[in-house]
Amino acid sequence: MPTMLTDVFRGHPIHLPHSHQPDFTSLSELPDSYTWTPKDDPLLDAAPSPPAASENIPLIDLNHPDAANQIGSACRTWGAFQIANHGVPLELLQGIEFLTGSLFQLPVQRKLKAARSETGFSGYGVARISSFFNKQMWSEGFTITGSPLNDFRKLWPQHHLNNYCDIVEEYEEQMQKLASKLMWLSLTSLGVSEEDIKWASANPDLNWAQSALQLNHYPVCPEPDRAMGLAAHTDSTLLTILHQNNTAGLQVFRDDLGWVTVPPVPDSLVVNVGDLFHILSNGLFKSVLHRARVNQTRSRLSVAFLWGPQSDIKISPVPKLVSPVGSPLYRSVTWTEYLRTKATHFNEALSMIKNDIDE
Ligand SMILES: C=C1C[C@]23C[C@@]1(O)CC[C@H]2[C@@]12CCC[C@@](C)(C(=O)O1)[C@H]2[C@@H]3C(=O)O
Ligand SMILES: O=C(O)CCC(=O)C(=O)O
Ligand SMILES: [Fe+2]
Repeated sequence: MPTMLTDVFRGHPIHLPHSHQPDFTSLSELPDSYTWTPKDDPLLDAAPSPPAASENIPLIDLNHPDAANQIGSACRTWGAFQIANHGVPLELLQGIEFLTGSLFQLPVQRKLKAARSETGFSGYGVARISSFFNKQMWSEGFTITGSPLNDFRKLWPQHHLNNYCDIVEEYEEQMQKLASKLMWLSLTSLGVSEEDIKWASANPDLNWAQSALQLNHYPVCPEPDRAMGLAAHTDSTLLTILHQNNTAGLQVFRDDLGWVTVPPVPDSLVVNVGDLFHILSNGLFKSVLHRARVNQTRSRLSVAFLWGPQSDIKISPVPKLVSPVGSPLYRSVTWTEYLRTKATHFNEALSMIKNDIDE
């Protein structure tokens, strides 16, 4: 029986030094514990010198005949892109955004009834990566995997539950289909076909995959330039599909450009390459370092669909992408093993499974 995402942190507790959610609305000044300096995050103000020309991640129309190559190119240069004409109904995007807004508007005491435990996977809490930083992040989150019914019962009265659970279920279904389509479009651009990765069949039931939804809220912040919404990280996934509301905040990092803001484009979705896709592509696709900044006048919501393989599946570089005389850049790893490595080594996790290769 493969480990489900719900079991990943069982026996691997994540101790969060500051797991008490503040009532953000009551703070008119940024407390010291929320004030970030380059000592707290060396990449905080990273900018190239001389300053780079302004560039942005590509916006790709999925109906474009050349979409596969455009996606492949974006995965190689940015590790991120936005998509239009993705086929996800607009009402569903509005529905999940409404649900997310309603959840975070609840009083703190109510949200804490559904708090994520140290060994748990789902529920309400501070960002999981908080334990790696001395300062607190200006955000709150809610993780969902499988049916959210048990957690939602702790938040809302019975009459909301069916509707909210239906939205989550429908959203996950649509995202799953879209993620598989995007993965195959990008792999096609590398000349990789279903013959090369037998476990990742594109058949509609996608029973080799699993996922989680991460709902994020970044409240209005009195001093946004000194605060951090979600610190720089890569996702451990194959792919992450992100819906953001109409407030900017997401930034992606490029060595030659520094931090680049991803502007919200109405009705489009952001796609990030995660660490497992980086491994599968033998490092050709870059898992993108990204973070979320906050805003002085507008609160921000985002919904991340984190997508990866079932836990009995070992991910390793596709042999076709390894040079005939070279060795794979990475050892094989399951998503569970990788999440646990990430939970202890954070942004070093990818380099920990790198093969020693004499160059
Ligand atoms: C499946 C997962 C990926 C994730 C950890 C999690 O168990 C659920 C939340 C995900 C998230 C979202 C915010 C950033 C991140 C690094 C984190 O701490 O929690 C990612 C994790 C990840 O991709 O490694
Ligand atoms: O809110 C955002 O834009 C980023 C969220 C994110 O990176 C995540 O949930 O993994
Ligand atoms: Fe992320």
